[in-house]
Amino acid sequence: MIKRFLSYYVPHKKLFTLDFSSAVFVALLELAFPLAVQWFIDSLLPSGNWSMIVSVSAGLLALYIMSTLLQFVVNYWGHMLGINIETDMRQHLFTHVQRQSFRFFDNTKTGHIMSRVTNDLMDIGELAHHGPEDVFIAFMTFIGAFWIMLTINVQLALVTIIVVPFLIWLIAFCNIRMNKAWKNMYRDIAEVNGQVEDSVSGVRVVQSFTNEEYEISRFTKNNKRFRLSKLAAYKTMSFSSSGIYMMTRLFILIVLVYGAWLSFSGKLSYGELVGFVLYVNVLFKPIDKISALLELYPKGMAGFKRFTELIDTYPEVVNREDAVEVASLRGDIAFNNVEFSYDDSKTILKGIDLDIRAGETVAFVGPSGAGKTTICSLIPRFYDVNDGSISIDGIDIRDMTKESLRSQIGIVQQDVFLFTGTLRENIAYGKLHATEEEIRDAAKRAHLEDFINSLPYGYETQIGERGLKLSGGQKQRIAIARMFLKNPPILILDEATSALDTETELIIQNALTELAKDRTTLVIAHRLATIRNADRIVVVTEDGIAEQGGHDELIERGGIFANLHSVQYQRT
Ligand SMILES: Nc1ncnc2c1ncn2[C@@H]1O[C@H](COP(=O)(O)OP(=O)(O)OP(=O)(O)O)[C@@H](O)[C@H]1O
Repeated sequence: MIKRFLSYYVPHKKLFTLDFSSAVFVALLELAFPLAVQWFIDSLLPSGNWSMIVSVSAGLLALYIMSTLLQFVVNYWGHMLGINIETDMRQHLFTHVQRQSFRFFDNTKTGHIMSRVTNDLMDIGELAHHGPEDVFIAFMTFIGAFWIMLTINVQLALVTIIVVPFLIWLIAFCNIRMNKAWKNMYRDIAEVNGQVEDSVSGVRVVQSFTNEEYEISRFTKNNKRFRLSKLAAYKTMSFSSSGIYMMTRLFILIVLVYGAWLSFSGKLSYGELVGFVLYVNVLFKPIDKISALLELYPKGMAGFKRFTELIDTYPEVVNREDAVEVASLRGDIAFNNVEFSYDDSKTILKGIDLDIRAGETVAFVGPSGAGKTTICSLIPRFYDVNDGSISIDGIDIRDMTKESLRSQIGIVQQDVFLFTGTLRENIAYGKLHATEEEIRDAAKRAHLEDFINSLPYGYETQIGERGLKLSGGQKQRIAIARMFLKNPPILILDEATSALDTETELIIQNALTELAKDRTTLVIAHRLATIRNADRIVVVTEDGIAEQGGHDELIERGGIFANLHSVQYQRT
């Protein structure tokens, strides 16, 4: 884990070297300072040479200024190093999450991903800044100070060192407890994030059910749990820092008393005693540093562990090594004995055989939950089949690169997802570098032009978060405009015409008919009237494909479709 953590330093070698060498220099100056004080008291003061005292003080001042400048470098550049590493990791994580397969998003809470991208990475950044540098400097100053203390007075140095194992034990003990406490705290903040994400994005549903109080009480519970775990973490932290504080001060007192006694018996000069007390401070400073690091280390490492867990989740749908780029497909789709399940609990599709000719419009109908959407999700490889195969133009879709396959398929989802931004940006999502003319043409063909022209800001109108300032019909027309821009040979329309008034439905139906022209089109529809003109209707039930054929042919056959048709007809 540590090796992996350190690998993130590689692109920032120069910055690290600069920061690290400045830190070493600062530490060396710190080690030299008590020696200078000792020499000042023992040699310079008794000489009574005032001009020498002034020149030595001027020299010390120069050293101080240099040390201050270096402190700035250590502080600022050190933080820059941490921030750079944090930024790289965030980029890595976001890129990785974007490439995950659908199953990953089915099973991962958005709030947890948010926590990892924000809170976790901030702690990791701090650790990246302080970690290796502080450990090295701490060891260097500790060994350096102890060695100099031995040269001053062996007995006093040995007495000092006795306390170190106690301190180490205290630190190790606190470290274990803190590790656990931070882990709990992060688990609980991820829950809080998850709930905020859920309740805020679903606030319209919450308010329509007047369930605000319920959401607030759920949040209160999570928030309280987080408060308790954070309090527990800080209690452990406070216990550890006070323990360390108490031990270090107690020891300075012991050194002072023992040093005074050695001084009375003529074994230690005043300068040496002052120097020694100063060295005790220098000796304990690394321990303070390490204890601060121990507060940071478990937090940062717990975050880094969660970071690596995410990074190590490999996308399930990947390109084969010899996968081919398909430049343009005709759109002949074949399902060969396809079997599929989302998880081990239930097989959703079994023995699906289906041939769709290029340019054909095929409508999927059947009871809710039968697997119509699932069949269509398998074509762009949102999920891979468990058994059997799907091919387009005779090529197994697993032998094509995922990107080139998906570039040939356009999907108008049941629930159109729009991004915060302008109408133009949302239409252009179908072709990122589309020209102004292409965008206008797509809007026109999707019957959006009149609506856009009626807006004061036209294409530059902000549509609100997820397009909340638009009606359902307008959103669907944007989705259709995107498809005109993308211009794929294969089209999947997932209940694109549901929940609209008759006039809007007619407009959209016309747009869709134009969109479907010369493309292989798969329509998932519940409202049977809208698929009257499909070339073929495929009836999907839990047992697989129950029947297929033309509209009138199926009605005449008097099977499931005829039944569904008569039920809907009676209803309307
Ligand atoms: N992401 C998923 N993870 C696990 N199970 C799923 C997932 N999506 C769908 N299912 C299950 O798979 C089955 C088929 O769902 P699918 O959405 O394909 O049906 P459908 O025929 O399109 O239904 P509807 O007409 O209601 O949209 C259902 O039992 C559903 O619960």
